[in-house]
Amino acid sequence: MNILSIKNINKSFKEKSVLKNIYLNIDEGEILGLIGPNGAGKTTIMKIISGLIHQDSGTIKICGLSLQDDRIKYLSEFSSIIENPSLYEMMSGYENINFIRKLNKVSIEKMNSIIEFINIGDAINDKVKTYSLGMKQRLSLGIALLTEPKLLILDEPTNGLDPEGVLNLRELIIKSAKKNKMSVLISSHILSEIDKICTRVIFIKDGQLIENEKIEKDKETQTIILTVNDVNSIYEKIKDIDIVSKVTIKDDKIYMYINKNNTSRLMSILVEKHVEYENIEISNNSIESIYKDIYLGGKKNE
Ligand SMILES: Nc1ncnc2c1ncn2[C@@H]1O[C@H](COP(=O)(O)OP(=O)(O)OP(=O)(O)O)[C@@H](O)[C@H]1O
Repeated sequence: MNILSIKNINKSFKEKSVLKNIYLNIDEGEILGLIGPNGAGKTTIMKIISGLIHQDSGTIKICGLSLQDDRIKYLSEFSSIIENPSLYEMMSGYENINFIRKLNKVSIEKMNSIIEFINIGDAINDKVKTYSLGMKQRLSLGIALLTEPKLLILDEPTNGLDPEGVLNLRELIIKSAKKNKMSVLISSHILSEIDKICTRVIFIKDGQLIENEKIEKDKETQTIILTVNDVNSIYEKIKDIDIVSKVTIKDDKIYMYINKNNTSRLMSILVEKHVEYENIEISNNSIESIYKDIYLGGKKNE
């Protein structure tokens, strides 16, 4: 079942185009990671979905509802934590969550089960100003879960957390998505984090989304990276090797994508073709290498 559907979203700030023709779908239970460097537009997408800023054009539906036509229902289908968790620092954790519970007419039993779930312990009765960032994130997550949203939007949730905080929050996000069949859209520039939490990953570059089916599809693929002196002449020698599915070039590096089973065969072909290189690196298609490919890769041979 489709939970979030974004069609052809565009957004500019003054003359600067930040989002261009964005299409995105999220299915029930999916944890989708949105990856991109600083300033790529991750927060802007999340703010638009959350109705905090308006797109210039395009449509967004959550569970088939639009913000324009079904405002109250639309807003009740998701929770978002964008930028820093917003909590009342002078109130206790309990007072914070109880306040939102009352506003949303959620039962005390439900709230208590969430307090247990976020595992803040007795500190729930302490003032939020005494909390660590990790505790604040967990409390915010608990508050976000009160209304049993179909979609949870988290903007860089592990930013600034210590390793234990990261582990705790990661576990909570995965557990709550499973338990409630909730979909999650989570942004980060910490690749290993996204790798561990998400069921699917999407990249944002120059205001456009790049779907990344490769991570799932190409578990069997490796990237061979050659550092060479004369990129163009080496490119001519290797561009038609049939076991290489794609070649990209960036500066003095040539990236060749091949099936893992063909690595030793490729090595022999390189010798046969007198391909000379300064350095050779073999990289698996982890998120990290795909990130390098998208943000640092160049010319494509497809
Ligand atoms: N209110 C605004 N007015 C003008 N420009 C803005 C505004 N909000 C965002 N931008 C610009 O839009 C671009 C995308 O910003 P955004 O915050 O969405 O990026 P991001 O991917 O979330 O980055 P980060 O990882 O640093 O949070 C940036 O160039 C930013 O300067």
